[in-house]
Amino acid sequence: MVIAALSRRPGVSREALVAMVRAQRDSFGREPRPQRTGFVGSRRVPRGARCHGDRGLAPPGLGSARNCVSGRRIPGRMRSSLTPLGSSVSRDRVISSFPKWYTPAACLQLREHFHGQVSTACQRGNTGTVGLRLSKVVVVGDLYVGKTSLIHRFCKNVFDHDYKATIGVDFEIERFEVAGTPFSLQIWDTAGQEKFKCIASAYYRGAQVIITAFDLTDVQTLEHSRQWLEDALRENEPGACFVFLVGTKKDLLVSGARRARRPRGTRSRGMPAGGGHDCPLPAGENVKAFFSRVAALAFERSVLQDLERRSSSPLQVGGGDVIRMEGRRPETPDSRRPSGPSCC
Ligand SMILES: Nc1nc2c(ncn2[C@@H]2O[C@H](COP(=O)(O)OP(=O)(O)OP(=O)(O)O)[C@@H](O)[C@H]2O)c(=O)[nH]1
Repeated sequence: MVIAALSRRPGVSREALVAMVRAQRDSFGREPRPQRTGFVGSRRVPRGARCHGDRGLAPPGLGSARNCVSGRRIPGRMRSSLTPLGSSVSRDRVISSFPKWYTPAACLQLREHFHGQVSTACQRGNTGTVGLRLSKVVVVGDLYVGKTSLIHRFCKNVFDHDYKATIGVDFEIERFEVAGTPFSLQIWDTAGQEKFKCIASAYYRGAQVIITAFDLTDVQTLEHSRQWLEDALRENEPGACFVFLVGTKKDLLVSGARRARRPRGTRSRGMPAGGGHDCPLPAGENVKAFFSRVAALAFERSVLQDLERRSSSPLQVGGGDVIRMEGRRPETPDSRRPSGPSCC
């Protein structure tokens, strides 16, 4: 049904779509299917959370004009999830050299270049299905630390002073071109509120990258980040995820502005209610560089995994290999007839 719906998209071949659906399905691992009701995994709603259950929802990135989890209308977004098959990405999503770390003191990967095998594979266009897949990035952390703002700053280049709590989960798909190869990140925004944690944690599985966000003006959110990270790691294979710790709201430190007031009725695991709402618009400093590095690391690992999988695969269909069929052929009416001289 999904494929039928997709194949109505003009200019995209059915085979390419089938390959993409398979690649997406693989990349989602065993995570639960997105719900059709908004309460389980709906988008951020203003205080007093409304249910979006009446909205029609579709699987992620599969041609619908709505984000599957949120039910929110996002005209350009869904189109972008399919474009690895065709058009180019915007110039600021092109990554040709390995993006540098933020600070070497807090960095586990100090390499400055792509892995040799990855560079070679990219030069030869031998990156397998990496260009069709989505790498999953999960952003976790206490409520109100700025997870959604971080994602929206990068994906939409917007900043919203109004706090709207994330209910369950939401996601954005961001396309890149890394070393000449199309590549997409699926960035999952999770709810920081305790009552939604069980919903959000169902989406941790299959993450390639875990971003733990904390508020630089609230040390308790940093203390809690260890627990957030452990919870996310528990749902994934050991060593399978890149891990990042991101401090938000630096502008409040710099400007000395008072912390924004947390909405009434939300209980934080670490944030006491602050003073007035007096924050300067954050400049989004380092956000693009950060996500570029996330994309480059995720891409590199995806290519290496793809190369490894293909080299260990016994059968290579389409690469000139012969598949030998062992054993007797099943009997058919034709095969029961006496065989005379024939050519083939
Ligand atoms: N001044 C300033 N405010 C920020 C920054 N990042 C986020 N905020 C504000 O902090 C509040 C919370 O931000 P969100 O992005 O909604 O927080 P969240 O972590 O997604 O919250 P939950 O969805 O409840 O988990 C909002 O009012 C934002 O405008 C920042 O870098 N600087």
